[in-house]
Amino acid sequence: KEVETQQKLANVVVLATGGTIAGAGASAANSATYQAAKVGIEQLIAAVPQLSELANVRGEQVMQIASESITNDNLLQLGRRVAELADSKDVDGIVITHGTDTLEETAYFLNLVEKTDKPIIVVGSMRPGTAMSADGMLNLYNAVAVASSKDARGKGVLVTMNDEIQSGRDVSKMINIKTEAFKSAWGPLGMVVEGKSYWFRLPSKRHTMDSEFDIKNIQSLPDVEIAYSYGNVGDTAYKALAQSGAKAIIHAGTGNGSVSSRVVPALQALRKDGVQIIRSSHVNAGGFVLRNAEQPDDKYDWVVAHDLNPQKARILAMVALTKTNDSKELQRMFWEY
Ligand SMILES: NC(=O)C[C@H](N)C(=O)O
Repeated sequence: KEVETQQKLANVVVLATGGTIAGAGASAANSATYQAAKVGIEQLIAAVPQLSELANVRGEQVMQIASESITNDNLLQLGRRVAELADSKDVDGIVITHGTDTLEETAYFLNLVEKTDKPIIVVGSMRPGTAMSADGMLNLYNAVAVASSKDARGKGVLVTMNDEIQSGRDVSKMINIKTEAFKSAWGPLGMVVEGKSYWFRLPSKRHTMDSEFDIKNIQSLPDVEIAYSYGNVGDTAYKALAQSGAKAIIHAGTGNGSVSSRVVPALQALRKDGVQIIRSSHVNAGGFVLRNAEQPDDKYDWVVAHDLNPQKARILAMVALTKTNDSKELQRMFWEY
């Protein structure tokens, strides 16, 4: 009987990378003071015995870090392991446990470069497992539930936090002190309740199977950096980033990706020197940058990041630059992905 149930259940691999979901604090009252990336994957899986009712689950510790310290090499390492597993006949779905600080970047990266329609779910928690009302167990349970469901196939990389199923492209950490931390300007794709998924909408941007990018063809990622804008900003950071070798600079602009008159000449000059200038917005609830509105992008040969926040724009720019350095092509990619 047991063998029969195992055969019916999906095979899900949980790739652990660290974060608060693997965090531990000194007391149950420590919801915010703790060390991230302490608990190993076997212990995380063992803490939720109900996972075995959803899927045949096995874990792999890919790395053990707090996600603010993730590097491009870490992204590539994780991306390659996901691709290997996705190619394997006995894997039906993949879950990645991840710190929440850069979870949205990793989820978007995988969404761009994994050529599979198998569910890939990225999940984290806002409280360590040692805290009262820790959210990691349920988030992980929900991630495995979605990863083992046939309905989740072909929907791109997904994020399950706070009972919602979000698109890895759209979702962003909006607040760092609530368990309701992850939001998308365009709303969640669905809900997961007691292990069952309920879907409401589909992503319309290109992803995974429909993407022109493939992790198997990416050897390294180019240097793309972000400069933040605010009142009284100067051009020092932009120039320094270019000097240190940035191939593209994401302008984390105010409002509609607007650029201070004190910064415009430097960005014009950097573009002439071959650096790609990509205008994004750091507006909290979701920026939306329009081409040629705040700045004459056609004239300056700049790119706009559409609705991608600066950190997501950095991910797409790195991946796009592995294929082209043509600003028109980059702009097409920013509209399509
Ligand atoms: N909630 C978290 O996971 C935050 C942690 N600093 C991390 O990203 O690893």
